[in-house]
Amino acid sequence: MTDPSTSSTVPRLAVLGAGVMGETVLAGALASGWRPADVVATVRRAERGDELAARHGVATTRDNVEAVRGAGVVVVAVKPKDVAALLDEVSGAVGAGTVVVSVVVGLPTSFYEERLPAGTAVVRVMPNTPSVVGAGVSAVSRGSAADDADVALVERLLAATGLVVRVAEKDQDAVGALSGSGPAYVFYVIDALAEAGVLLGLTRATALELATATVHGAATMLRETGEHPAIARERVSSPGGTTVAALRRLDAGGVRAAFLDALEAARDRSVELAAALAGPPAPPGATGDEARASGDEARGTDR
Ligand SMILES: NC(=O)C1=CN([C@@H]2O[C@H](COP(=O)(O)OP(=O)(O)OC[C@H]3O[C@@H](n4cnc5c(N)ncnc54)[C@H](OP(=O)(O)O)[C@@H]3O)[C@@H](O)[C@H]2O)C=CC1
Ligand SMILES: O=C(O)[C@@H]1CCC=N1
Repeated sequence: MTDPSTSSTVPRLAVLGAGVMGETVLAGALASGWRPADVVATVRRAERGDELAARHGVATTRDNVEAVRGAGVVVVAVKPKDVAALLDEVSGAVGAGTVVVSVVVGLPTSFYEERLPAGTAVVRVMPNTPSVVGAGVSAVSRGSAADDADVALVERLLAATGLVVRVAEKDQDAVGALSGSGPAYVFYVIDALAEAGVLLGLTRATALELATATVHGAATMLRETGEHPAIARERVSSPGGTTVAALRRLDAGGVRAAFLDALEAARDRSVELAAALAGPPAPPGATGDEARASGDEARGTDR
């Protein structure tokens, strides 16, 4: 039998919920060798479908079941609160041998396995948005029925999006807090640096260009030299100079502790989202709306 992770042909791909992350995975698949004709994306709004079709040349539909039928890889990219209803809807169309990929924060592979046909291979991925420019990082872990070939297929799907690492599933909440949400922290830092440059009299355009290039350069330097960031920081800090005067203020402002608190908060939110949605699958016959309503009640939030 052909191993789909290495075959020159690729299994048909269905991306369910092509929002920010779904589109990123879809674009990555196209860059990794999937042809537009091999890909279908599902949407809730027709205009979003038109946008994706125009941008990527893929088929789009509002019918998740139709998209899943015949797909060899199904990527679930809706928000956590929408996953249970979506799985209830498509479960009957998931074929033997189909690999189901979740990019959803918080939800464990067991959540999918409980709602899909027995033996369905589930692979959990935590990607991040720089994947859209091939500079992302995705952490991959397998469910109980996924084998090496399934994981290799998912790695192939993500190959053009950047770095792909394998992690134990127990670490995925921490990974989501660090690299999943991480681009937002870095954008926040770049924005703050640029604003500080404006305070010092630079034009906004110059300040933003300098801030962005500095973060890019510093990260590239660490990647290429393998140097520890603390050592790299010391080498910028001349004795009695300007940098150490600035770093003292960052320490006084509790910036390092704020990062530790921030990542704990993101990790805790991931655990909380999954706990609120945990529980037995909806009984057969329950409508998607009923399943959604019970999830919304459990959560008490719109996430
Ligand atoms: N954004 C990020 O940086 C990251 C996100 N993720 C995960 O990716 C998932 C999606 O997040 P994100 O892309 O940011 O959110 P988006 O809201 O951009 O994407 C979700 C999309 O799913 C669509 N959708 C919802 N329900 C259905 C349905 N039943 N059928 C078809 N489409 C549906 C929504 O449609 P509509 O537009 O009409 O609401 C929306 O376009 C989340 O689970 C998140 O945890 C993971 C890592 C990083
Ligand atoms: O904010 C979120 O919930 C998603 C998951 C990781 C990044 N964005």
